[in-house]
Amino acid sequence: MTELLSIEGLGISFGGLKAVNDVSFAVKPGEITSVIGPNGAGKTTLFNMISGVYMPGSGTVRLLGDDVTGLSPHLLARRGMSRTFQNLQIFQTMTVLENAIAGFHLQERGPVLADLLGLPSSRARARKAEVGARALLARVGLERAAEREAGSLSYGSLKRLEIARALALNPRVLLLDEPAAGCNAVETEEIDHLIAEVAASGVAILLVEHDMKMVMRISNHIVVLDHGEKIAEGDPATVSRNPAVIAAYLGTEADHAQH
Ligand SMILES: Nc1ncnc2c1ncn2[C@@H]1O[C@H](COP(=O)(O)OP(=O)(O)OP(=O)(O)O)[C@@H](O)[C@H]1O
Repeated sequence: MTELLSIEGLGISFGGLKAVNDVSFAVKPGEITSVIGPNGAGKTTLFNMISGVYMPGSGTVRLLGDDVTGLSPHLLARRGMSRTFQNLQIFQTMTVLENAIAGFHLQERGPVLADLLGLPSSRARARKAEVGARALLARVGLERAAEREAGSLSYGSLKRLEIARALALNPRVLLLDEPAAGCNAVETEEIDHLIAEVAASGVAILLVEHDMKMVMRISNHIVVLDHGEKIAEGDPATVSRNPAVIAAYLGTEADHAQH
Protein backbone atom coordinates (compact mmCIF):
# COMPACT_ATOMS: atom_id res chain seq x y z
CA MET A 1 0.00 0.00 0.00
CA THR A 2 1.18 3.54 -0.66
CA GLU A 3 2.89 5.22 2.21
CA LEU A 4 1.49 8.65 2.87
CA LEU A 5 4.16 9.58 5.34
CA SER A 6 7.56 8.03 5.56
CA ILE A 7 10.25 8.77 8.10
CA GLU A 8 13.77 7.78 7.12
CA GLY A 9 16.70 7.81 9.56
CA LEU A 10 15.42 10.81 11.49
CA GLY A 11 17.66 12.17 14.24
CA ILE A 12 18.43 15.25 16.32
CA SER A 13 20.81 16.07 19.18
CA PHE A 14 20.48 18.68 21.91
CA GLY A 15 23.99 19.50 23.11
CA GLY A 16 25.59 16.09 23.48
CA LEU A 17 22.30 14.23 23.92
CA LYS A 18 20.92 12.23 20.99
CA ALA A 19 17.25 12.88 21.71
CA VAL A 20 16.20 10.91 18.58
CA ASN A 21 18.57 8.65 16.67
CA ASP A 22 18.10 7.06 13.25
CA VAL A 23 14.34 6.42 13.50
CA SER A 24 12.51 5.07 10.42
CA PHE A 25 8.91 3.97 9.88
CA ALA A 26 5.97 4.57 7.55
CA VAL A 27 2.36 5.61 8.06
CA LYS A 28 -0.30 4.27 5.69
CA PRO A 29 -3.67 5.70 4.66
CA GLY A 30 -6.55 4.48 6.79
CA GLU A 31 -4.22 3.27 9.53
CA ILE A 32 -3.56 4.49 13.05
CA THR A 33 0.12 4.43 13.94
CA SER A 34 1.13 5.23 17.52
CA VAL A 35 4.50 6.23 18.90
CA ILE A 36 5.01 5.06 22.48
CA GLY A 37 7.90 4.87 24.91
CA PRO A 38 8.86 5.73 28.48
CA ASN A 39 9.20 9.38 29.61
CA GLY A 40 12.03 11.13 27.83
CA ALA A 41 12.17 8.48 25.07
CA GLY A 42 12.01 11.15 22.35
CA LYS A 43 8.34 10.95 21.27
CA THR A 44 7.59 14.68 21.38
CA THR A 45 10.90 15.54 19.76
CA LEU A 46 10.19 13.09 16.92
CA PHE A 47 6.72 14.57 16.48
CA ASN A 48 8.14 18.08 16.38
CA MET A 49 10.60 17.09 13.65
CA ILE A 50 7.91 15.44 11.54
CA SER A 51 5.54 18.41 11.86
CA GLY A 52 8.15 21.06 11.01
CA VAL A 53 8.56 22.53 14.50
CA TYR A 54 12.19 21.30 14.74
CA MET A 55 14.64 20.98 11.86
CA PRO A 56 15.99 17.39 11.97
CA GLY A 57 19.72 17.00 12.40
CA SER A 58 19.64 14.02 10.04
CA GLY A 59 17.20 11.99 7.97
CA THR A 60 14.24 12.66 5.71
CA VAL A 61 10.49 13.16 6.08
CA ARG A 62 8.50 12.25 2.98
CA LEU A 63 4.89 13.19 2.41
CA LEU A 64 3.27 11.44 -0.58
CA GLY A 65 6.80 10.65 -1.75
CA ASP A 66 8.03 14.28 -1.65
CA ASP A 67 10.89 15.33 0.60
CA VAL A 68 9.30 17.79 3.05
CA THR A 69 12.04 17.70 5.69
CA GLY A 70 12.10 20.92 7.71
CA LEU A 71 9.19 22.61 5.92
CA SER A 72 7.27 24.93 8.23
CA PRO A 73 4.01 23.68 9.78
CA HIS A 74 1.85 25.92 7.57
CA LEU A 75 3.52 24.71 4.36
CA LEU A 76 3.08 21.12 5.55
CA ALA A 77 -0.58 21.89 6.23
CA ARG A 78 -1.00 23.06 2.63
CA ARG A 79 0.55 19.80 1.46
CA GLY A 80 -1.87 17.73 3.54
CA MET A 81 -0.36 17.29 7.00
CA SER A 82 -2.04 18.83 10.02
CA ARG A 83 -1.55 18.37 13.73
CA THR A 84 -3.02 18.99 17.14
CA PHE A 85 -1.07 20.08 20.18
CA GLN A 86 -0.78 18.68 23.69
CA ASN A 87 -1.56 22.16 25.02
CA LEU A 88 -4.79 22.98 23.26
CA GLN A 89 -4.66 25.80 20.72
CA ILE A 90 -8.27 26.85 21.25
CA PHE A 91 -9.39 30.47 21.56
CA GLN A 92 -11.26 30.23 24.86
CA THR A 93 -13.31 33.44 24.52
CA MET A 94 -14.47 32.74 20.96
CA THR A 95 -17.44 30.51 20.24
CA VAL A 96 -17.01 26.87 19.26
CA LEU A 97 -18.14 27.76 15.72
CA GLU A 98 -15.66 30.65 15.46
CA ASN A 99 -12.86 28.32 16.54
CA ALA A 100 -13.82 25.81 13.86
CA ILE A 101 -14.02 28.60 11.24
CA ALA A 102 -10.51 29.73 12.26
CA GLY A 103 -9.29 26.28 11.17
CA PHE A 104 -10.51 26.98 7.62
CA HIS A 105 -8.76 30.33 7.42
CA LEU A 106 -5.42 28.72 8.30
CA GLN A 107 -5.32 27.11 4.88
CA GLU A 108 -5.92 30.28 2.88
CA ARG A 109 -3.31 32.49 1.36
CA GLY A 110 -5.80 35.20 2.20
CA PRO A 111 -6.87 37.74 -0.40
CA VAL A 112 -6.61 40.18 2.51
CA LEU A 113 -7.68 43.23 0.50
CA ALA A 114 -10.94 41.58 -0.55
CA ASP A 115 -11.63 40.76 3.10
CA LEU A 116 -10.80 44.28 4.27
CA LEU A 117 -13.06 45.84 1.66
CA GLY A 118 -15.82 43.36 2.44
CA LEU A 119 -16.06 42.37 -1.24
CA PRO A 120 -18.65 39.76 -2.29
CA SER A 121 -15.84 37.22 -2.86
CA SER A 122 -14.82 37.55 0.78
CA ARG A 123 -18.41 37.23 2.03
CA ALA A 124 -18.86 34.11 -0.11
CA ARG A 125 -15.66 32.66 1.35
CA ALA A 126 -16.81 33.41 4.90
CA ARG A 127 -20.14 31.71 4.20
CA LYS A 128 -18.37 28.67 2.78
CA ALA A 129 -16.11 28.45 5.83
CA GLU A 130 -19.13 28.60 8.15
CA VAL A 131 -20.94 25.81 6.28
CA GLY A 132 -17.76 23.71 6.38
CA ALA A 133 -17.20 24.47 10.06
CA ARG A 134 -20.75 23.45 10.99
CA ALA A 135 -20.31 20.17 9.09
CA LEU A 136 -17.08 19.50 10.97
CA LEU A 137 -18.70 20.26 14.32
CA ALA A 138 -21.38 17.69 13.46
CA ARG A 139 -18.65 15.19 12.59
CA VAL A 140 -17.04 15.57 16.04
CA GLY A 141 -20.38 15.68 17.89
CA LEU A 142 -20.31 19.40 18.79
CA GLU A 143 -23.00 20.82 16.50
CA ARG A 144 -25.27 21.70 19.41
CA ALA A 145 -22.45 23.55 21.16
CA ALA A 146 -21.70 25.76 18.11
CA GLU A 147 -22.76 29.06 19.71
CA ARG A 148 -21.22 28.38 23.13
CA GLU A 149 -18.05 30.04 24.31
CA ALA A 150 -15.23 27.51 23.85
CA GLY A 151 -13.96 28.15 27.39
CA SER A 152 -17.19 26.67 28.80
CA LEU A 153 -16.71 23.25 27.16
CA SER A 154 -15.64 20.10 29.02
CA TYR A 155 -12.07 19.01 28.45
CA GLY A 156 -13.11 16.11 26.22
CA SER A 157 -15.17 18.46 24.03
CA LEU A 158 -12.22 20.86 23.74
CA LYS A 159 -10.07 17.98 22.56
CA ARG A 160 -12.67 17.14 19.90
CA LEU A 161 -12.84 20.80 18.86
CA GLU A 162 -9.07 20.78 18.43
CA ILE A 163 -9.38 17.72 16.16
CA ALA A 164 -12.16 19.47 14.19
CA ARG A 165 -9.88 22.44 13.58
CA ALA A 166 -7.11 20.18 12.32
CA LEU A 167 -9.63 18.45 10.02
CA ALA A 168 -10.61 21.80 8.50
CA LEU A 169 -7.34 21.60 6.57
CA ASN A 170 -8.68 18.42 4.95
CA PRO A 171 -5.47 16.55 5.79
CA ARG A 172 -4.19 13.32 4.27
CA VAL A 173 -2.05 12.86 7.39
CA LEU A 174 -3.17 13.86 10.88
CA LEU A 175 -0.72 14.05 13.78
CA LEU A 176 -2.33 13.89 17.21
CA ASP A 177 -0.29 14.82 20.26
CA GLU A 178 -1.82 13.07 23.29
CA PRO A 179 -5.44 13.35 22.13
CA ALA A 180 -6.77 11.72 25.32
CA ALA A 181 -4.54 13.46 27.89
CA GLY A 182 -6.61 14.81 30.78
CA CYS A 183 -9.79 13.05 29.60
CA ASN A 184 -11.95 10.72 31.68
CA ALA A 185 -12.91 7.22 30.50
CA VAL A 186 -16.10 8.33 28.70
CA GLU A 187 -14.35 11.23 26.94
CA THR A 188 -11.46 8.95 25.95
CA GLU A 189 -13.91 6.52 24.39
CA GLU A 190 -15.56 9.33 22.39
CA ILE A 191 -12.14 10.39 21.13
CA ASP A 192 -11.34 6.75 20.26
CA HIS A 193 -14.41 6.61 18.06
CA LEU A 194 -13.65 9.91 16.41
CA ILE A 195 -10.06 8.91 15.60
CA ALA A 196 -11.21 5.54 14.24
CA GLU A 197 -13.82 7.29 12.07
CA VAL A 198 -11.22 9.72 10.68
CA ALA A 199 -8.86 6.82 9.90
CA ALA A 200 -11.70 4.91 8.22
CA SER A 201 -12.16 7.89 5.88
CA GLY A 202 -8.66 7.18 4.54
CA VAL A 203 -6.58 9.63 6.56
CA ALA A 204 -3.23 8.36 7.88
CA ILE A 205 -3.05 9.00 11.62
CA LEU A 206 0.08 9.26 13.71
CA LEU A 207 -0.37 9.69 17.42
CA VAL A 208 1.65 10.07 20.56
CA GLU A 209 -0.31 8.95 23.60
CA HIS A 210 0.48 7.93 27.16
CA ASP A 211 -2.80 6.07 27.71
CA MET A 212 -1.53 2.59 26.92
CA LYS A 213 -4.99 1.02 26.97
CA MET A 214 -6.15 3.45 24.31
CA VAL A 215 -3.03 2.85 22.21
CA MET A 216 -3.50 -0.93 22.34
CA ARG A 217 -7.20 -0.58 21.52
CA ILE A 218 -7.05 1.70 18.51
CA SER A 219 -3.64 1.29 16.86
CA ASN A 220 -2.97 -0.74 13.73
CA HIS A 221 0.74 -0.21 14.13
CA ILE A 222 2.94 0.80 17.07
CA VAL A 223 6.46 2.23 17.04
CA VAL A 224 8.33 1.99 20.35
CA LEU A 225 11.09 4.43 21.28
CA ASP A 226 13.53 4.18 24.17
CA HIS A 227 16.40 6.60 24.76
CA GLY A 228 15.77 8.10 21.31
CA GLU A 229 16.07 4.80 19.44
CA LYS A 230 13.36 2.70 17.83
CA ILE A 231 13.46 -0.57 19.80
CA ALA A 232 10.41 -2.28 18.26
CA GLU A 233 7.49 -1.86 15.89
CA GLY A 234 4.51 -3.96 14.87
CA ASP A 235 0.87 -4.62 15.70
CA PRO A 236 -0.29 -4.16 19.33
CA ALA A 237 -0.15 -7.87 20.24
CA THR A 238 3.37 -8.33 18.85
CA VAL A 239 4.73 -5.15 20.44
CA SER A 240 3.24 -5.88 23.87
CA ARG A 241 4.97 -9.28 23.91
CA ASN A 242 8.34 -7.93 22.79
CA PRO A 243 10.96 -8.49 25.55
CA ALA A 244 12.82 -5.23 24.73
CA VAL A 245 9.57 -3.27 25.12
CA ILE A 246 8.71 -4.97 28.39
CA ALA A 247 12.25 -4.31 29.69
CA ALA A 248 12.08 -0.62 28.69
CA TYR A 249 8.83 -0.10 30.60
CA LEU A 250 9.85 -2.23 33.60
CA GLY A 251 13.15 -0.31 33.64
CA THR A 252 11.32 2.99 34.13
CA GLU A 253 9.13 1.51 36.85
CA ALA A 254 12.26 0.22 38.63
CA ASP A 255 13.77 3.74 38.37
CA HIS A 256 10.65 5.23 39.95
CA ALA A 257 10.68 2.62 42.71
CA GLN A 258 14.22 3.59 43.64
CA HIS A 259 13.35 7.29 44.01
N1 LIG B 1 14.47 21.59 23.36
C1 LIG B 1 15.22 20.70 24.02
N2 LIG B 1 16.46 21.01 24.48
C2 LIG B 1 17.21 20.11 25.13
N3 LIG B 1 16.83 18.85 25.40
C3 LIG B 1 15.62 18.48 24.98
C4 LIG B 1 14.74 19.37 24.27
N4 LIG B 1 13.59 18.70 23.99
C5 LIG B 1 13.75 17.46 24.49
N5 LIG B 1 14.95 17.33 25.09
C6 LIG B 1 15.48 16.09 25.68
O1 LIG B 1 15.36 15.08 24.69
C7 LIG B 1 14.93 13.85 25.30
C8 LIG B 1 13.63 13.39 24.66
O2 LIG B 1 12.57 14.25 25.13
P1 LIG B 1 11.06 14.16 24.62
O3 LIG B 1 10.32 15.27 25.29
O4 LIG B 1 11.04 14.11 23.15
O5 LIG B 1 10.61 12.76 25.19
P2 LIG B 1 9.13 12.17 25.31
O6 LIG B 1 9.25 10.75 24.93
O7 LIG B 1 8.21 13.02 24.55
O8 LIG B 1 8.87 12.30 26.86
P3 LIG B 1 7.47 12.44 27.68
O9 LIG B 1 6.83 11.11 27.60
O10 LIG B 1 7.96 12.73 29.07
O11 LIG B 1 6.70 13.55 27.05
C9 LIG B 1 14.83 14.10 26.80
O12 LIG B 1 16.05 13.69 27.39
C10 LIG B 1 14.67 15.61 26.87
O13 LIG B 1 15.16 16.09 28.09
